[in-house]
Amino acid sequence: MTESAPVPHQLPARVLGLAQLGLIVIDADMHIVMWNQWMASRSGKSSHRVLGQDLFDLYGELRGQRLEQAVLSAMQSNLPQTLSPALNPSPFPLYPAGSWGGERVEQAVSVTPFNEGKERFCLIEVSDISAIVGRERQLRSQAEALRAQSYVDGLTGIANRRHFDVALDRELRRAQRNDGQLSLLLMDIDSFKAYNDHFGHQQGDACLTLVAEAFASMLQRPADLAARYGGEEFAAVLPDTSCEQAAQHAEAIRAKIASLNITHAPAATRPHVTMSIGVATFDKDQLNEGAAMLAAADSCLYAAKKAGRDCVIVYRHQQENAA
Ligand SMILES: Nc1nc2c(ncn2[C@@H]2O[C@H](COP(=O)(O)OP(=O)(O)OP(=O)(O)O)[C@@H](O)[C@H]2O)c(=O)[nH]1
Repeated sequence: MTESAPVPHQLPARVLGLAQLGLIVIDADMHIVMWNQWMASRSGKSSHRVLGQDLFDLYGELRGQRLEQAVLSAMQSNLPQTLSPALNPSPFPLYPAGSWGGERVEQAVSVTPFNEGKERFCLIEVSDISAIVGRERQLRSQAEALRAQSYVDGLTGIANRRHFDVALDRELRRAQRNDGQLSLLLMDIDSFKAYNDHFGHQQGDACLTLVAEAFASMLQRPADLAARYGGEEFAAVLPDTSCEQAAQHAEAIRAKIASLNITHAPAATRPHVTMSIGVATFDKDQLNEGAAMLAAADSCLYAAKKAGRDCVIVYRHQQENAA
């Protein structure tokens, strides 16, 4: 075996000075016995100023906080502890080296108890995770921006409102050009507030997903579009579909949702989850714009709610209404 070269006695101190994380050692009385250069340059407190001081006198704001609890618990149990960066993002008032101000460094802190002879100590390691947290935030906001630009509803996986608006506009222009037929459905789950109140928001989301899947499965033609219009409202664009055909389709969708037999809240109007649906059809004289068609479908949806829910109401044009 080759003999290793002797380690210079100043090597540990040199390494502590170079370490790219904060290293604090406290004794069983919470007095600081080691404070490395990384801590000094980010706290503005040199080691000779802090050595011998009680850590929680030096930083009174840490008293009673998670860090003190972690130190006490590590000392008692002899087990290492880590602080959740999400709950304790910046426990120590540390700032980027040389800046003395601005935003606190975001920290990951771990606490490791150890014995040296008969003495109990605790090593506190502090890492600067500001760059990682910043990157995570940036990625999250980019993901949100992408979602906003996307055409898919994040919860249910069917088309979102944006996709619906584009499809309605495109199909309206096609219907105008070709003097074609176009219908739209606007639908709303009945008494959904009661569902959420009774079963909780998470189960409410699961219910929305089930309803969306069943609804989307009812639209078979490639040009049909099933969308989540918002909250607990859904919508469909049905090209080449007359008023009567759309009414039939809406009735089939209503029956399909009822047949899912999803238990509803006791306060709801039905024992199982149901939908009310409003139907409007393109008409080149009266309903020839998206906003007008949507308003017509919405007024029918409102009428369906007033009529007791779990039903379909079709928009009739003025001359028919007057008749
Ligand atoms: N779980 C869940 N609930 C939602 C979502 N979006 C909207 N809601 C809830 O849907 C409920 C809609 O309630 P209201 O507009 O009062 O209508 P309703 O209780 O369905 O009553 P009617 O429409 O008159 O039958 C509200 O409680 C919303 O919080 C969602 O994404 N998830």
